Amino acid sequence: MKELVIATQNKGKIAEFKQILEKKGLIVKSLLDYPDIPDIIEDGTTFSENATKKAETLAKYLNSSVIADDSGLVIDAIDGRPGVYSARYAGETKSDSANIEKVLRELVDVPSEDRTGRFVCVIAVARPNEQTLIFEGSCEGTIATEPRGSNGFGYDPIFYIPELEKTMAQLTSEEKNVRSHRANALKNLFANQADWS
Ligand SMILES: O=P(O)(O)OP(=O)(O)OP(=O)(O)OC[C@H]1O[C@@H](n2cnc3c(O)ncnc32)[C@H](O)[C@@H]1O
Ligand SMILES: [Mg+2]
Repeated sequence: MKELVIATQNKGKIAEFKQILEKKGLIVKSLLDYPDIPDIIEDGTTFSENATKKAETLAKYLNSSVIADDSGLVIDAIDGRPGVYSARYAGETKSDSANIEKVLRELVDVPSEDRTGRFVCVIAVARPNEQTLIFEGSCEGTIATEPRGSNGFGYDPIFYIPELEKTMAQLTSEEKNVRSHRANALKNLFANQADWS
């Protein structure tokens, strides 16, 4: 079976990649399988820059093909924040609950019709001696006024999907993984790069 290495330490992302990719007969590995690799500093100003850096760093180290996901929540009413800074929005500790509280505080006076936003995922495919490829996916929603649901990770409890009348954290993993920004980026990857390795 083919192995696919993802340059991420995020357990929520890893579970989602596994659920989507194992159905295609791929074995999914991640940075958790390579604990000796030093932290990859995400100092880019775009999802694409950070995804490229994560994928290329690990691809060089392993001398094989690697993909990386850089993603985040883009909220219109606050100029696209937290955006590329989503993981550490409320500080270096990377706390999901502190990040959510900060976003809700910033949106406290924003009326429901202006609370639009989207999750964005950029996947970089890095291969030794070849140009890195970039695939993007997004998922539209609105920002709830309080957290609801306990599935998923990150900002899922405040990301409301009007058509389903549920937050992303109230969806099952199957429901999330057919509509999420990550699922959509992977659809683009497989549409363009069926034999990705
Ligand atoms: O860099 P890696 O190791 O992949 O893990 P990370 O958590 O630092 O990942 P990012 O740098 O891409 O930051 C993405 C952040 O955006 C948020 N996020 C991304 N995808 C999400 C999702 O599907 N649901 C909820 N929040 C998400 C969440 O806060 C993530 O920590
Ligand atoms: Mg990160």
